[in-house]
Amino acid sequence: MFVRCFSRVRSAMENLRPVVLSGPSGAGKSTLLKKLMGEYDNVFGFSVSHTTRSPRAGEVNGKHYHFVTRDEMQSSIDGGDFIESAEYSGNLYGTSKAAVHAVQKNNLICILDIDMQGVKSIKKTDLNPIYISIQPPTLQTLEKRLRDRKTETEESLQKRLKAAEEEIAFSKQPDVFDHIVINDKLDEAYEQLKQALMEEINKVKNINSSS
Ligand SMILES: Nc1ncnc2c1ncn2[C@@H]1O[C@H](COP(=O)(O)OP(=O)(O)OP(=O)(O)O)[C@@H](O)[C@H]1O
Ligand SMILES: Nc1nc2c(ncn2[C@@H]2O[C@H](COP(=O)(O)O)[C@@H](O)[C@H]2O)c(=O)[nH]1
Repeated sequence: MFVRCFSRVRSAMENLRPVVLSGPSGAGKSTLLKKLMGEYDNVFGFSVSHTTRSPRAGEVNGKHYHFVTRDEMQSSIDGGDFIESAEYSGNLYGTSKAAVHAVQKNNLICILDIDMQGVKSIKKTDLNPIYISIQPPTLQTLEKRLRDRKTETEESLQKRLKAAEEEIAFSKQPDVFDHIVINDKLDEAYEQLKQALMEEINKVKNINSSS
């Protein structure tokens, strides 16, 4: 009995699929993620990326990102420490092997918030995540959200809007994403996101109730 139960829990842990959240800057990935992690304590773990961009007000090193210099990041990439990395809007971003491992070793669903270049790279690995695209209702709404967020200069905002057009086109390619969530009304988008993740959430609940 104990052996059967233990092996069921172990296989559920091994089958926990990571989640890739992608979509244009300003679409609402972080907002939805914060809601999700607030509701589901000890179910999800955030893969803390590295970046060479400067921290925004309120961002904490090691929690939101590992903020590093380009030299530091490039030498880690060259040393093989990253699963994927990309140049985005003039800065380097990347997912380290350690960031994903840190989440998975605690039997949590690992969430990666990455751009479309990252999605393309992850597709070449054996990570086998659920791919979810968060999209704005329109490009105009996206621009308003980014302007209202007040994190960008005019130059970086224009770079992000240009990248957004590519991200939107990418999300429409067949078989790239398992789920596409249009983040118009936040509560409705959040319900759709939860629905997309319910199978994995239930796996963690089963693990926790059996252990
Ligand atoms: N459904 C929504 N309705 C109105 N405003 C929203 C909605 N979702 C998010 N926002 C706001 O839009 C802005 C951008 O959201 P957020 O920072 O979560 O985007 P993001 O996709 O994580 O962007 P980035 O990729 O740049 O980190 C924030 O100021 C947030 O409060
Ligand atoms: N390929 C990767 N993209 C990443 C990673 N971490 C974040 N991102 C994406 O960068 C943009 C901009 O993020 P911001 O925090 O500066 O607004 C956004 O699309 C993120 O999804 C990563 O590790 N790899």
